[in-house]
Amino acid sequence: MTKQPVDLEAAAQAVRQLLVAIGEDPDREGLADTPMRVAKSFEEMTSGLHIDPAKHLETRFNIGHDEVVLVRDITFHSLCEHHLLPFFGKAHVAYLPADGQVTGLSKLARVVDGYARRPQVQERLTMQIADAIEEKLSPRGCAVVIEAEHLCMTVRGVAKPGASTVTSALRGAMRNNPATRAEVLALIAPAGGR
Ligand SMILES: Nc1nc2c(ncn2[C@@H]2O[C@H](COP(=O)(O)OP(=O)(O)OP(=O)(O)O)[C@@H](O)[C@H]2O)c(=O)[nH]1
Ligand SMILES: [Zn+2]
Repeated sequence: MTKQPVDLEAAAQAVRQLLVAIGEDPDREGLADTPMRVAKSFEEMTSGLHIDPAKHLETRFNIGHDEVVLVRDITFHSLCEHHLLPFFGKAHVAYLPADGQVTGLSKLARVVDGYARRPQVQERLTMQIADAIEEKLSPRGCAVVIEAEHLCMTVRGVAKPGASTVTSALRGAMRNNPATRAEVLALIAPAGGR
C-alpha cells in the first residue's frame, strides 16, 4: 500500500477537537490558526514516513579508504510514539568500508533525519539506521550511538530534565572485534569526556 501524504484538513480538525477537549475555545483569536499550524508541524515532523531513507546510501564512491568513517554529533529531532512529544539529541554514525566503498558523508545525516522524522522509539531509530547501512553498504562493521533527551520525561510524567538516554547498535567487526569496537567507541566519546 502506498503511504498517503498527510491529510492536513483532517489533522487540523483533530487538533481543533483536542483544543475543545482540554477546555479551550478554538475560535478565540489566538487559536484561530492553531489547528492548521499544528497539522503542518506534524506533517513536517513525520515527513520521513513517506520516503525510504536507506536510498540516500545508494550514492557511493570507491576511494580505496578501508578504515573507520565516523560522522559524530549529527543533531536530530524525532517524535516519541508514546506521547507524540519530541525527543532530540545527537547521533554518531560510523562504518568500516568494504572494498574501499564509501558513501557521501551528508548521506549518513540524511538517513538519520529520514528515520527520525517519524513517530519513533529511540531503540528502533538506532537499529533502523544500522540496518540501512548494513543493507546498502555491506560494511565490515558499523556503529550507531544515539544520545537524546525525551520531552515526555522532562515536561510531564517522571519530570527529569537533563536525563540523557543512550542507545547503540553495533554490527560486524564493531560488535565482535574487541579492538575495533574499542576504537570506534573511543572515537565517538566526546573529547575530554563529560
Ligand atoms: N524504551 C523506550 N521507551 C520510551 C521511549 N520514549 C518514551 N518511552 C517510554 O515509554 C513508556 C510508556 O509507558 P506508559 O506507562 O505506557 O505511559 P505513561 O503512563 O505515560 O508513562 P510515564 O512516562 O512513566 O508517565 C514511558 O516509560 C516512556 O518513558 C523510547 O524511545 N524508548
Ligand atoms: Zn514518550
